[in-house]
Amino acid sequence: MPSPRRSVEGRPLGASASSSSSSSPGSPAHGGGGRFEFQSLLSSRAPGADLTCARLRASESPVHRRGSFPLAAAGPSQAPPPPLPEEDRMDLNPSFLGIALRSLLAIDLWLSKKLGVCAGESSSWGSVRPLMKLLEISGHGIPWLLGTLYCLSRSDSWAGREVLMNLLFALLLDLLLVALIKGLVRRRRPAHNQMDMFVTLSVDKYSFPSGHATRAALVSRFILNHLVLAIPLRVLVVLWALVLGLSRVMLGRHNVTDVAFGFFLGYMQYSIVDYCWLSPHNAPVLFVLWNQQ
Ligand SMILES: CC(C)=CCC/C(C)=C/COP(=O)(O)O
Repeated sequence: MPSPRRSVEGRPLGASASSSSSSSPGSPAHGGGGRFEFQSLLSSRAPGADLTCARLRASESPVHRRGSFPLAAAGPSQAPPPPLPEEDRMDLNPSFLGIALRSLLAIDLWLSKKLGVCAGESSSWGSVRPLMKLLEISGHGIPWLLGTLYCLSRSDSWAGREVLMNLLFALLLDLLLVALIKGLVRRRRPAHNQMDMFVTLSVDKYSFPSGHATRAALVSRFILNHLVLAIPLRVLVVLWALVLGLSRVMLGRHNVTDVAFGFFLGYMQYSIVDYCWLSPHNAPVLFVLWNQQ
């Protein structure tokens, strides 16, 4: 007795698994090498109809369409249909990564909404909103750019100028990278956000990543590495960065993942700045030009 799992005449496994004694591989009732499932569905019909129906069913079947059984229902003279691309199969078999990302996104939206307690004056923590907006200005690009330029103009030592020149480079790099990613990702800000921010660029209608979070991570790492500060002040710098990040979600400006990625990006940006550190040796033009002003 033939086993359903055995291959016959080089056909796919299961192709000869009919209980009917009249069925042989390649015969109409067998469906020309079709699957066992098609065969058992059609075994009571006339042989000619069986072949037609088997072809129809096989071509309509989503399983067949996905290319899992390329030889199903193909007649002896018919070439097997080409297997469909791998990505087509992913609709039916969502990857672990896809499920994980969707779940993360759902948790992100839920948590961000829960934490958006200062999103409006009437929100549960609405009275803290002015304080959060003050924090927002402390991490805004304009005060940091103007402050750095002012200190550069007042600096009278080469070492000080070198550090400030690199801080300026870091701030500009940050603005550029954040604008680029925001423009590419185009993730909308949370629905509960009120767009009442102090001076924004056009890409700032998008939320991923948080520019305040990147700046907070970048600047605090920069300060910790290039300023000699007492421990309490170093702790304060780290706290400022963390609270600034949290305030973005509390104000309803961002989702949690915007801020988390912002911290990561800002941290990495500092590594880039450190790697490309500008000095009078590798960028003499910059320093000479600045000196002439
Ligand atoms: C106009 C300049 C020089 C910078 C814009 C700074 C800004 C408004 C960033 C947006 O931050 P979030 O992405 O955290 O909302």
